[in-house]
Amino acid sequence: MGVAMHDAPLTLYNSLSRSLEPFQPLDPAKGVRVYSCGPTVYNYAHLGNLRAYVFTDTLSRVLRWKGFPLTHIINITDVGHLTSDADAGDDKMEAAARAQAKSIWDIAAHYTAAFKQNIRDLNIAEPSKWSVATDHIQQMIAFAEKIAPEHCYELESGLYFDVSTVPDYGRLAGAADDAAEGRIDPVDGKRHPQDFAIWRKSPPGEQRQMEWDSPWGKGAPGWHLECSVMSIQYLGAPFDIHTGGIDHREIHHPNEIAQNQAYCGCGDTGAKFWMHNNFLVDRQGKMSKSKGGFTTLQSLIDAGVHPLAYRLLCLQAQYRSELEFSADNLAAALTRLKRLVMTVTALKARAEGEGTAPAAWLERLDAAVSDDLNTPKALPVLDELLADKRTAPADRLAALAEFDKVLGLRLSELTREELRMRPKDTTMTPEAIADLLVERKEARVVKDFQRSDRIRDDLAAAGVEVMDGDPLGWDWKPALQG
Ligand SMILES: Nc1ncnc2c1ncn2[C@@H]1O[C@H](COP(=O)(O)OP(=O)(O)OP(=O)(O)O)[C@@H](O)[C@H]1O
Ligand SMILES: [Zn+2]
Repeated sequence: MGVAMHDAPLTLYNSLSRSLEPFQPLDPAKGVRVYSCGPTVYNYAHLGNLRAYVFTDTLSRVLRWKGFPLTHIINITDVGHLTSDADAGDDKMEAAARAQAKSIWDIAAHYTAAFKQNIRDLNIAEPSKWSVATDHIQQMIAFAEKIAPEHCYELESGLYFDVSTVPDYGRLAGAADDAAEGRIDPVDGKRHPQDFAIWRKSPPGEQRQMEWDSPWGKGAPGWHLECSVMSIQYLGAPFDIHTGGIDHREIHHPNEIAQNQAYCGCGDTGAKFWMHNNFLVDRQGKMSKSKGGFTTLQSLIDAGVHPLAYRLLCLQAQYRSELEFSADNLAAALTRLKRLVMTVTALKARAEGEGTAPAAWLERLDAAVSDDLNTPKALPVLDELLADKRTAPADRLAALAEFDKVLGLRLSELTREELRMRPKDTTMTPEAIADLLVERKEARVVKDFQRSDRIRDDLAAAGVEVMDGDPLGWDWKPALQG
């Protein structure tokens, strides 16, 4: 299928201009070059973190589907991210290693593997490269050495970037962000509150698990430095798109931009587009690792919820709007996913031969996602397509395969059986659940409601919620705690 079919003009929101802009690759010969800030691997990713990667995956899928060759880098931050996004506190990795009495390398390996499992479960396409921060220390030192003479000064605690040496510092954050100002921590001797460490020296007499020799003494790179170095190393400067969560718009990305300007010796920010996903929030506000009590993807899977139900939940919101996470919203997304899978299963039974995706449906999909990745607009188009009696079932399935490429929901392959996941801590086998449901039906036929209620309660105690009269014909679902 040619590129020509998906040629609606692509418009993306650029946080730099705070407006929608037409997207064109900077250098078509190089394809589209995208860098996404990756996870700090000191703990499991929570659902909010994963929303950031469903967003970047949607971006990658749309770009590829529209015919752009793509180079996508996601980093793994295994050093340098302090408990505050600015300069105060402990290294998150060092703190986790101490708390768990493990080496940092073990902590990083464990949580990196868990993160990559999340990525597979959410059907997020692998990036061209996972770039691991600690594999790039020498490049970080070289970068810092290049910018230090004109842009940095040394204090006892490290090498600091002087933000007054670059034009227009903080333009990305927007001047009026008092909340971000409040989060910048005072460090003795800093020339400006926004100055930040690009190299942190190990305190005298203290040995850190992760430290390297440098012209400024033993120490570790700053978190902001890592992303500037790895993005430019793999993508060149300027590259096309830099992504991250909206929290990064305030400190991390303005600091990356300052370093990039210093490195290139120009006003250029390093990337043409800076894109940010909004937060996943729950009743306590932004879901956050540091706050504790967050929800992991694995805990949904353990409760019997298929991970693609979470992907669907994400796609129901445009990436720039805040998304509320609750047991009800998740349950509704799971029901919607089941409904879609049952519709597709029924279509497959009626489809004859190979179909052809009708151009009109692909144009509507293209129009929705080319409008700043408007997935909530694409989902109803999908519903309409599946229900469209004027299109032959095989043709509807062919168009569905294209929706799958873009939305990543695997609807062409998912089966009802795959969606029937048992809660992990239930001791019941699927056969035992099925037997009890039959027994309960029999009890109801003979109006033995005491027995039927007891069976329902036994199942509930095992995390299985009985569904009477479900319009989709589903007889049970995982009982979600809200
Ligand atoms: N609640 C959230 N909703 C959406 N994106 C988020 C949320 N919390 C963090 N992110 C994004 O997740 C990505 C990975 O972040 P990272 O692993 O560094 O998180 P963190 O800062 O250690 O975690 P936290 O902010 O939860 O303490 C970043 O792009 C970040 O902006
Ligand atoms: Zn980053």
